[in-house]
Amino acid sequence: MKQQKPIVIGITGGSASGKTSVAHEIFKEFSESSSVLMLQQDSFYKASDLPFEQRKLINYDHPLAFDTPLLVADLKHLLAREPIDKPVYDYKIHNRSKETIHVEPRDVIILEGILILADEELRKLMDIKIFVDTDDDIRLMRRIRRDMVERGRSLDNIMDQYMETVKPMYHEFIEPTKRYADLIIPEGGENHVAIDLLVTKIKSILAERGLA
Ligand SMILES: Nc1ncnc2c1ncn2[C@@H]1O[C@H](COP(=O)(O)OP(=O)(O)O)[C@@H](O)[C@H]1O
Ligand SMILES: Nc1ccn([C@@H]2O[C@H](COP(=O)(O)O)[C@@H](O)[C@H]2O)c(=O)n1
Repeated sequence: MKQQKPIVIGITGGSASGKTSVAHEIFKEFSESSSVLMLQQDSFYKASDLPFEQRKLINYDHPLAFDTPLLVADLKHLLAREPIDKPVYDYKIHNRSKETIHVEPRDVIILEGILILADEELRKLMDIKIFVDTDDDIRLMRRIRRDMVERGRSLDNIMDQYMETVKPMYHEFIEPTKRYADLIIPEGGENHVAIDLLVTKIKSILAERGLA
């Protein structure tokens, strides 16, 4: 018997808005059935041959920084119930690492990233589109803490990058995609009402498709 199409949930929002936290909260609800997989747009940053000092200067908040055709192709494989070898991105070296991760298809695919709603082909593959809406100042504070601890950045570097690319690109490319969202979640992972509503909706789609 032909298997039903998996459900794709797209979660976007500015950097450090809480996209990953929302994705994890949803994931936790389905952890026992192992029917959910998470895919990060960041895994699909383009690989680069430039030296490190030049890679540091790339605008990572522009749509062209991503290998979107590869992301679309991989998502289509997962929707066709075929496995993929997902690229791995290393923020510390500003490049793709040599490893890949083998990912088996699942019933629910949570795709999260800053620019996933900026691409029409990607949008068309999504069943539910979410925008996590968190104020710029809160996102900047979260990003400073996270990038210093987890991504090997200095305070000066984080602030320069924020003013030069992160903030202007957010307003030019990311914030305008809010209009494509089915649901706007203020503040992200702590919004338990929104997470509960989403989990209920995902379960009802799974039941409709005979995947529950
Ligand atoms: N509600 C919150 N309160 C405090 N810190 C948070 C909250 N949500 C996320 N964070 C922290 O902010 C950083 C970015 O969160 P994350 O969910 O990874 O955002 P994104 O995926 O949008 O970049 C992480 O270090 C996370 O622990
Ligand atoms: N080499 C890189 C690649 C990306 N970034 C930043 O990551 C942000 C997206 O990830 P979030 O988890 O914050 O959504 C994006 O704003 C890029 O600026 C980077 O700093 N270096």
